[in-house]
Amino acid sequence: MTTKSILCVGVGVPCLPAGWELIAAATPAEARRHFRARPCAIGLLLVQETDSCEDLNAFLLDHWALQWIAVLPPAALEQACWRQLVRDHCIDYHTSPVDSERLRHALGHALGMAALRADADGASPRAVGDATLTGQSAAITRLRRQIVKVAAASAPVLIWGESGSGKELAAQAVHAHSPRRKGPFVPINCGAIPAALIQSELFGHERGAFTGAARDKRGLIESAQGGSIFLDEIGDLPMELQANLLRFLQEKTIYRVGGTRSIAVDARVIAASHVNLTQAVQRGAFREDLYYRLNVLALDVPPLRERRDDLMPLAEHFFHTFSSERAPRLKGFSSRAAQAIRDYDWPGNVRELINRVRRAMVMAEGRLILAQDLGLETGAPAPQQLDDARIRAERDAIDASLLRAGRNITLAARDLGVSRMTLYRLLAKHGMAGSSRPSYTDGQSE
Ligand SMILES: Nc1ncnc2c1ncn2[C@@H]1O[C@H](COP(=O)(O)OP(=O)(O)OP(=O)(O)O)[C@@H](O)[C@H]1O
Repeated sequence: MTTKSILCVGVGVPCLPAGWELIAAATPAEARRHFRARPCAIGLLLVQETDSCEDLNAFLLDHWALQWIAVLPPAALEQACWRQLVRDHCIDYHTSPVDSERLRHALGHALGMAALRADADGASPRAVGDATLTGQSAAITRLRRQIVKVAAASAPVLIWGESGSGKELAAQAVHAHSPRRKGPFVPINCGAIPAALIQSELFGHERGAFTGAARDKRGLIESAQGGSIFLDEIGDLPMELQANLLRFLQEKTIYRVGGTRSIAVDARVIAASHVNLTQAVQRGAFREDLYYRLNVLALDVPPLRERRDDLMPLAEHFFHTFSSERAPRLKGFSSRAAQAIRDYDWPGNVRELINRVRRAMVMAEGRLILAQDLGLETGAPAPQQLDDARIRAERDAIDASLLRAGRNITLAARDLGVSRMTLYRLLAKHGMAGSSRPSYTDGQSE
């Protein structure tokens, strides 16, 4: 990632000042995919009057860590929902057509804010120096100890854990405690890069290797030279690339696409999966030899429901992270909200907790966060059980449809009888659509 990359969401990207790398996405769905593959710290939201304020709000709630600047048509600013969206999520806004000089200043300011925030709390997507696993449960204490031991070795690491449980953070912690800490940490979500691009993204290419390859390009593995490469959702790596990765693990060299010379790369591989790779090996979907090469040092990140002692410390931690920037009036959680947090099962793990706390801080009207602000109303026992059952049934149905549809959003939405937008909202609601979830393909735009 260059520091000056910007995610532009919407149509009609204005002319950006020189030096900015543009990551353009016409829709929030496309932006989710781009961000998973290439996180960045600054976002430009290009609002059209016809856009759905609700969809953009759901998207921004999931991408709160970016510094957002909105560009809106003057008429949109007369509508309460757009004004609210700008107040809740943006550090600045402009009316269209954009004054390029003002935009240049705003981008400079956003860059400064992003740097300050990265300094203060390591919140930049690549700031791994103090990757801290918050929590005091026996399980997380054990994991922290294992990380320190594993970090000292140089063999590959395989991290297993449910989605959103903290695998990437554990990988960052391994890197940060290792002798390679001064080198780069390069995270790659194997499921988020389109199949056609993944080989050249990982291994790079030589000029003329294929149409459009105008220059030599280093791949992500090469860019991890001297550091660690984090291969998230390794189970999604196509078979053909599994062979290439195995060769890299064995020989510590790679070939760029279209290249004939081998390039030595000194990078430690940390891989992660939320699916059971031994079953994938049995199904023939994952190479057994690669599995054994990767599974030299294994770490298991426990799901949040198995470390309930961490729930309130984590909720408080995220509350404090967000409150200073956006909700100074809020004082904390009501006791019923705290009870609801302790009682809930957290199928989406820490990512779901972050999303619910973040949402609650936007929704709360008083000085304390209530259970209903978290979407975790407690009431008389019977309705509460019914509500839980409904939430679980909804989540199970979505999971099953996505599985049947091979994670294709359009097919899954059709299967469930809802629109794609509704499905995206449901994924966000259940904490199933975070920044590094396994990729969902969007049949409409791919
Ligand atoms: N113990 C923790 N302390 C503080 N933050 C945490 C902790 N565990 C996870 N998080 C935060 O929760 C979010 C999800 O974690 P992470 O991305 O590491 O999960 P993951 O298991 O890699 O998810 P996925 O399988 O979807 O890729 C991140 O924002 C991460 O910083």
